Amino acid sequence: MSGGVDSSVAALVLKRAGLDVSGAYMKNWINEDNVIGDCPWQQDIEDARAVAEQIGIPFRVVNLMEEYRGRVVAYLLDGYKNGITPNPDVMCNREIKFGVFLAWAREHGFDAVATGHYARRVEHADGSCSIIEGADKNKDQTYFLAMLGQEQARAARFPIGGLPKPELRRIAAEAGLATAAKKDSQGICFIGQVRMQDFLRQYVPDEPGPVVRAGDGRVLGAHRGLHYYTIGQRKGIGIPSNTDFKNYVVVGKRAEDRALLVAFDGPEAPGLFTSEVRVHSLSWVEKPVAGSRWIEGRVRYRDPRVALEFIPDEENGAGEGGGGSATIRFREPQRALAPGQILALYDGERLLGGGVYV
Ligand SMILES: Nc1ncnc2c1ncn2[C@@H]1O[C@H](COP(=O)(O)OP(=O)(O)OP(=O)(O)O)[C@@H](O)[C@H]1O
Repeated sequence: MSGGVDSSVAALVLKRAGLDVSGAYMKNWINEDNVIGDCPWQQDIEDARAVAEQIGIPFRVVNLMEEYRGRVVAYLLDGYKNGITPNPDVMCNREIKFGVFLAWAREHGFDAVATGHYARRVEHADGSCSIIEGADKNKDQTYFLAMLGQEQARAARFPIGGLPKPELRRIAAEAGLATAAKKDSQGICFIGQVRMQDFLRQYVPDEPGPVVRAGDGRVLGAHRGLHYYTIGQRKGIGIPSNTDFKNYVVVGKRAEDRALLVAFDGPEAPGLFTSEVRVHSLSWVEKPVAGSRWIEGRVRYRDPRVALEFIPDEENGAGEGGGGSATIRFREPQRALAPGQILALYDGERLLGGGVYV
């Protein structure tokens, strides 16, 4: 229970189904380093506790700060230091919620871990499980579950995945839950409302370099560090456009001279659109896709699924245990695929797994 309305209703649904359920808040991060911004974790704990009391279930706070720092924050900072764009939300689900927290839950006698994710889980006759998109297409969060394995899917429960959000709010209000009218959370789970740039400033030293126009190599200005930028970004480049209706967009990073490559935004911008991309660290909820096949993918959270040809590498295949790599060919070119971000793979509504852009 995060102290939000989704996990509040998730707990309520389970309780009403007659299950033996306990609420837990994972303390992953407190604003201990005085990063600018407000991290309302104390309020969240109070809200989660209040809801647990209303529903009539035990509640506890589980301290996972050390594990979170080691598995998510370190991954995040290393990624940015190495010029890629990590995805801490995806990693938090794999490493923390359905990783160390699931292990903790099992040690304490629990069979499963339920969250307020908008996703559905289907159990097959052979005991295997599929993760299906949430019924509310506007809220679907399966993208963030793309790096879970089959074992994790088996242990997961998503009690609200079949509910449209307005219906969920109505249930919360009718039950008089303390979180019924609480705003939906935004941004990285642990940083709360803090802007990523402010966070990075505290931990990654500035490393200035030139801003270079990709087409003709002209130096347009300077930047404070490549880690503040991601391909596709338009805000914060700091180079005014001298041409009406055209804006600069980041199209790449050049490690040798720490150049930030920019171009006018549009289909012709060099490097902005790609028809083919490589992915590594493949991970499978379902049986790995063996051999080339047309499937679908979601290239980023909230994008629609798109058709793609999945071509696993011969030498390490798509890997039963995960970790393989593949070439992806899109039917239509895709905009701004940032190294380090996640490609979620689907067969229709069914989440197959995911990989990391090279
Ligand atoms: N600190 C936490 N402690 C316990 N569970 C958490 C915590 N943060 C997130 N979760 C779980 O993961 C789910 C998805 O997290 P996310 O941060 O996306 O929240 P959300 O979709 O806004 O849901 P909510 O309304 O419950 O906050 C939550 O519904 C909750 O079950």
